[in-house]
Parts: sequence; structure tokens; C-alpha cells
Amino acid sequence: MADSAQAQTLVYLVTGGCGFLGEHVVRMLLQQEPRLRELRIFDLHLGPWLEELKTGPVQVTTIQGDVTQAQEVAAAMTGAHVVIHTAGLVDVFGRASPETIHEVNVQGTKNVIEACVQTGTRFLVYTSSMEVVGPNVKGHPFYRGNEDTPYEAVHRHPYPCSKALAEQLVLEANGRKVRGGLPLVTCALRPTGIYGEGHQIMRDIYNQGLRLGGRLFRAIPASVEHGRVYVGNVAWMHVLVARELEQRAAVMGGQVYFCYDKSPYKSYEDFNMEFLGPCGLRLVGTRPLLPYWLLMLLAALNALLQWLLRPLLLYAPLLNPYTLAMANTTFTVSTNKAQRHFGYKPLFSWEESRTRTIRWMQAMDSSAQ
Ligand SMILES: NC(=O)C1=CN([C@@H]2O[C@H](COP(=O)(O)OP(=O)(O)OC[C@H]3O[C@@H](n4cnc5c(N)ncnc54)[C@H](O)[C@@H]3O)[C@@H](O)[C@H]2O)C=CC1
Ligand SMILES: C[C@@H](CO)CCC[C@@H](C)[C@H]1CC[C@H]2[C@@H]3[C@H](O)CC4=CC(=O)CC[C@]4(C)[C@H]3CC[C@]12C
Repeated sequence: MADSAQAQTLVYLVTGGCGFLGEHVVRMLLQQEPRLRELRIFDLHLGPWLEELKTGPVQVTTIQGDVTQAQEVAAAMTGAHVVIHTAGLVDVFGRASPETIHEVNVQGTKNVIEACVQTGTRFLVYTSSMEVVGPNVKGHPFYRGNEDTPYEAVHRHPYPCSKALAEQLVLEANGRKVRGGLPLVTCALRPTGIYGEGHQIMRDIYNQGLRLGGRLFRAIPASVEHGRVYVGNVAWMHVLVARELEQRAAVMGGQVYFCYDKSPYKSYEDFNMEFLGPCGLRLVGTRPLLPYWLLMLLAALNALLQWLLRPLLLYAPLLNPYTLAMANTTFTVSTNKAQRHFGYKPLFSWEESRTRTIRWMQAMDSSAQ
């Protein structure tokens, strides 16, 4: 909890504070930000776990609200010093319409920026995504690249398009005058694929493995590297950026940072096995069991079924042409920009991140029995 020796003066607002990443950011702020006086948690859906936070020394205010509603955002932000904007619609499975994704991710971000200007909130940290860069529609590999690595970032899918547009808005807003005349300082963090406690896709893959008798079948060559980062380290990076933005505005304002840690470079499936293996699942095959053209056909079939069934029900399996391309294209990051600009070092080692994730999966498993 916050060190009471330091003055508790700051008001933070976390949008999407009840999501997978948002909850970790909220808990990390309460543990690691001694200057926090009030923490506002803004989300479309508030979780029951928030109640336990209200007994600590920091005032925790929960706000059920929608980022697409400009007046709700502005009302929540009045008097806040820092906003960490993690709220977003994360959908690569065709559950939401492209219009809804745009509305939440782009219009929602515009509303946050305008609310900063209107209310005088000076520091904005935006959760962007590796997807703003790639993999692109051509499936070009991005092998251990950094923030300056040239890459043809061309997207068609609504999710990366929306994240790219929103990130651009955030970066362009850096330096705008907010109420009171001081400049807005903004910054965007680009996590690669986040894993850790609360990761819904990991849960889904685990359940899929159970349904298949404790087995998963390799679909992606082991040589395709997919960047992953532990949720606790992503949260830590958000807390550090928020803390350092004021002092290092000239260096950090308008910048983007990949979120990285010491998680190993592996294929999406091999990486998941680091957690699913200790939970009793087995990955069958050292090479993909089906040829790629057949997987593409199955993915296309899933897309067609989704479209045909849409009037009756929502069919949104994990495999579709976009997720297949994502999993099958090398995209990994190797950078030290965050360390150079604001002294970031991962708070959790790979071993700790792995252990925490396994413990969470095992607890989830035993509570389901
Ligand atoms: N999960 C991942 O691997 C990655 C996620 N990101 C980004 O991180 C952020 C958080 O993602 P996750 O925690 O994974 O997703 P999540 O779906 O668990 O959390 C998003 C939160 O935003 C809230 N939200 C959605 N629409 C809202 C609205 N209209 N108004 C207010 N709140 C709303 C949701 O209720 C949810 O609590 C997102 O911006 C996402 O684009 C970036 C890179 C990787
Ligand atoms: C082809 C299947 C065979 O096992 C595996 C399908 C896996 C996919 C569901 C995932 C592969 C890559 C993931 C994405 C990636 O980690 C980057 C992301 C960044 C974000 O900002 C949001 C989440 C995601 C799009 C993530 C979603 C799930 C995958 C597509």
C-alpha cells in the first residue's frame, strides 16, 4: 500500500479499470504509487472485487460509465491529474461490428482527449497495441524489432485500424493546451500479446484442450515467434510512465513504447504450453498436423459460417483468417527505449510471471471442479 511518508495529493483515473489489464493497473497503482490520493475506476461494467479496495488509505471511487459518452467521460475526469486510458473493445473474432469497435476505440479515445482539454487533466497514458504496427496484411515478419524499425504498417481489420487511429490521435494531442493553459503530455504504450492472471483467451484455449481430452494439436510451426509480455509488467510500465510524464515531458511526450520483459521468444502455441503443460495439457506434434492451406480453408469456412449464422446466433471461434495470420506471422520486439527514457525494468522476472500465471490457472481449474 501507499507509503504514508509521502504527500498523497494526486488523483488518477483508469478507464477500463475492470478489464484484464485494467485490474492489474489499478492494483499496481495502489501498491506502487505513494502520491495517490484518489483512484477513480471508470468502466462499462464494474466488478465486485472493487469493494475490497475501498478499505485502504487511498480513496477508491468507482464510476460505471461509457467512454463513447463524452459528458460521462468529462464528468469522471474533472479534477483528475492523470488518466490511464486502457478501455477498449478487444475483438478479433467478429463478435462486435466494425462500427462499434471504431466507436469505442476511436471515438472513446477522442472523448478522453477532449475531456483532458476541457477539465485540465495534463497527463494521458494510452494503452495502444503492437497491432498498430503489425503483423500487416502482407504477413511480413517483424523480427525482434524496436520502435524505430521500418515496417509497412498496413491493416484492414477493424481492431488494428481502430487502435492505430486512436494512437495517432493521442500522439497528436501532445502539447495541446488544456484548461488553465498548460500543455497536455501524452504517451502511448504498445503491449505485445499480454498473458497472466485473468487472461480470457488462455482460459478458452485451456477449456478447448480439456474438451479434446487434454490435448491440443499444433497448428503453427514452432519457428514462428510471437511476442508476449506479462500483464504485471505491462501494468508496471503504465504506472511508471504516469509517474514520470511530468518530470520527463520533453523526452516522453508524444512518444510510443513497446511493452516488453524477459518472456522468451516462442511460437504462440509453445508459449501457451509453458502454462498449459503444468496444468496437464499436451501439445501434439512437433510440426503442424494440418497443412497451412487446409487451416486457411478451415479459417475461411469459419468466417463464412459466422456470416451465414449471424441472423440466428453469434458464431465466433478462435480460428478465423485474421487470427490465423496473427499466429502464423513472426512478430517480436527487442528494445530498451522504455529503460532509456524512464528507467523501466520489468518488475516480474520470467520465472515469477510464469509461476503466477500457472498458479492462477491451477486455482481456476480447482475452483471449477
Ligand atoms: N489483451 C491483449 O493481449 C492486449 C490488449 N491491448 C489493449 O489493452 C487494453 C485492455 O485490454 P484487455 O484488458 O485485454 O481487454 P478487456 O476487454 O479485458 O478490458 C477492456 C475493458 O474496457 C472496458 N470497456 C469496453 N468498452 C467500454 C466503454 N465503451 N466504456 C468504458 N469501458 C469500456 C471493458 O468493460 C473492459 O473492462 C485495450 O485497449 C487493448 O486494446 C493491447 C495489446 C495486447
Ligand atoms: C490458429 C490457432 C491455432 O492454435 C491459434 C489462434 C490464436 C489467436 C486467437 C491469437 C494469436 C495471436 C493473438 C493476438 C496477439 O497476441 C496480439 C493481440 C494484441 C491485441 O492488442 C489484442 C489481442 C491480440 C489481437 C491477440 C488476440 C488473440 C490472437 C489472435
